[in-house]
Amino acid sequence: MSNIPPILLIGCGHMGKAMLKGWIQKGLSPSFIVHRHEIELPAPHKRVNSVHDIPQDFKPAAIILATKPHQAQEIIPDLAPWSKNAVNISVLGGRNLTWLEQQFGSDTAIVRAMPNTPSELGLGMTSAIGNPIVNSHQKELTDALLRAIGEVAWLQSEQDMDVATAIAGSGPAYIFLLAELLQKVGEEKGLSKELAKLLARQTVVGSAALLSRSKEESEDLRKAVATPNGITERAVNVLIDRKAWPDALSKAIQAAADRSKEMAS
Ligand SMILES: NC(=O)C1=CN([C@@H]2O[C@H](COP(=O)(O)OP(=O)(O)OC[C@H]3O[C@@H](n4cnc5c(N)ncnc54)[C@H](OP(=O)(O)O)[C@@H]3O)[C@@H](O)[C@H]2O)C=CC1
Ligand SMILES: O=C(O)[C@@H]1CCC=N1
Repeated sequence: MSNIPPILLIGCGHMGKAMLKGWIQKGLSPSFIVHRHEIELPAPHKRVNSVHDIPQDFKPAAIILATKPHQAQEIIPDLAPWSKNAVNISVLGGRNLTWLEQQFGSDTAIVRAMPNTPSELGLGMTSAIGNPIVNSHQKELTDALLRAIGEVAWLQSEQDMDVATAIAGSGPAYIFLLAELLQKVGEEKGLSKELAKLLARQTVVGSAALLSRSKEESEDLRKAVATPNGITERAVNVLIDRKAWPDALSKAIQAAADRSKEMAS
């Protein structure tokens, strides 16, 4: 997509800004951003403080709603002059299509999307599902916008969104936690903070890059490191024990998916 029709972005915090940066990097720029704080971005954009400052004659083809879930309910009714003729893309955690239709109206085109922060680099992963009002043109526009900042998975069933959120929406936090813990353990085992940080960060970065460029399964890449009866195998045997990472990750994903479900409305 070399150009985009008028787009309205509501809320430019961690997720909204990551998407905006991803679009700007691709040469796409939303027409209006509603955000109540000054933001520095490397490209020209029109920012207004409030929904009430959006010109009435502005006709966005898509509205991206990226406030915190609890902040959205107040804003949505005020979006009525623009939302009826646009595809409304919500990235609100948990809030389901039923809830969104209750707020926007069931005659409004709505896509429930769950991106993640690597979108900032065009390396995002977004799961998405639309309501029946979304027409093919609006689905194409949504797909193009989301694909500009990474991969897109259109879900067949909305039920999958909670686990998709737990794996990919929240997922970057687990990877950063891994980097954090590798550094911490390195320090505990006597490495300087500087060395432990370098080793941990560059290992996560390099492994992710290798995974992204390789056609091999992640399991095979893992096995390529672990020489039989060698050094890595000892550590992998500890981690792969059912009671270690498999159980911990399964519990963590379930906890996040349960929370997503709780936040449906
Ligand atoms: N962070 C992430 O990795 C991901 C987040 N999400 C979802 O994205 C949404 C945003 O999350 P996140 O970016 O982390 O949260 P943030 O709090 O960082 O961003 C939300 C922003 O919206 C602004 N905002 C809220 N109400 C208004 C308003 N009426 N007018 C103008 N600006 C407003 C907030 O301003 P103020 O600070 O003044 O309240 C804030 O800056 C959430 O619904 C979350 O579930 C989805 C995927 C991943
Ligand atoms: O933690 C949250 O609620 C949001 C949704 C997924 C990532 N951040």
